[in-house]
Amino acid sequence: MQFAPPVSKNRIISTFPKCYNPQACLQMKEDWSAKAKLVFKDRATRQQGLDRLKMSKAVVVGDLNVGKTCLINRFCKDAFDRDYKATIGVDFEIERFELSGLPFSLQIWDTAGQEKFKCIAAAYYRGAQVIVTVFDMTDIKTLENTKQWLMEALNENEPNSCFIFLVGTKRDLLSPEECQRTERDAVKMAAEMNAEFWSVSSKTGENVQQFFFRVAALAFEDSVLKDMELGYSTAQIGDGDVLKVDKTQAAAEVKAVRKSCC
Ligand SMILES: Nc1nc2c(ncn2[C@@H]2O[C@H](COP(=O)(O)OP(=O)(O)OP(=O)(O)O)[C@@H](O)[C@H]2O)c(=O)[nH]1
Repeated sequence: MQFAPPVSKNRIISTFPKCYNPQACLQMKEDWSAKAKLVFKDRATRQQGLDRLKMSKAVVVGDLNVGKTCLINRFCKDAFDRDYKATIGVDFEIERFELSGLPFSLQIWDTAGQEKFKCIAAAYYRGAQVIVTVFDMTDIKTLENTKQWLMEALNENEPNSCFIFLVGTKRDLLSPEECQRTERDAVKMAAEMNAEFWSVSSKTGENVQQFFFRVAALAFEDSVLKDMELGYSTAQIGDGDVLKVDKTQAAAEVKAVRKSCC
């Protein structure tokens, strides 16, 4: 029998993570829902398999050069690269969490912002439980383009099935006044997109972990509640297929789609 390695200490989430800005927040509550807490407490249901690995899929979209890869790398590898290397098609990371004592994995899909790679990236939007639309806080055009990115990602998913986030990167490059102004614009955009807004810096790491914890908590709670309604438990990606947590298999699929698209 194979046992999963223990979740690293800095991926343990015991209290419900707060939003960044209450004016652009998906859920204002400060704790897990009462229903979800019931599941966490119910050891009997755990033994019946409700604590089997749950997995959600998050896709990260946005213009080229806005900082999607850096955002993911800061969280997953605690690294930052000053040099720009375009993402070719897609890439992904799997992060394992422990939330209120239960295991949870988040697949984070990094997609290319360059037009020529769009056909590859779009093939991976399906089955997302979370859509993260990213813009560069130093380039307001990229904020306007997030709507288009969101529409394309939503087109591949069931209506109302995704949590939507709007993330402004590179806040380290702005003065406090510029940051405030851009955040005001972003909050308006977030309202139009039904999104939760976050302002981060992958260079300094500011707000990056808090953002991904929030994503993980909302996605996890949503899966638990859906499972409860359906009365079963599986390792599932969004509303999509039942999947094995197999990085090699997923990597092979990425290769195959790249090949067929190119
Ligand atoms: N100062 C600063 N620079 C950043 C930050 N995030 C990203 N960058 C820089 O912005 C450039 C683009 O970052 P990437 O993460 O590669 O951009 P991307 O959105 O993944 O680009 P594509 O793969 O083409 O879609 C790189 O030179 C990064 O070093 C940040 O928070 N602060």
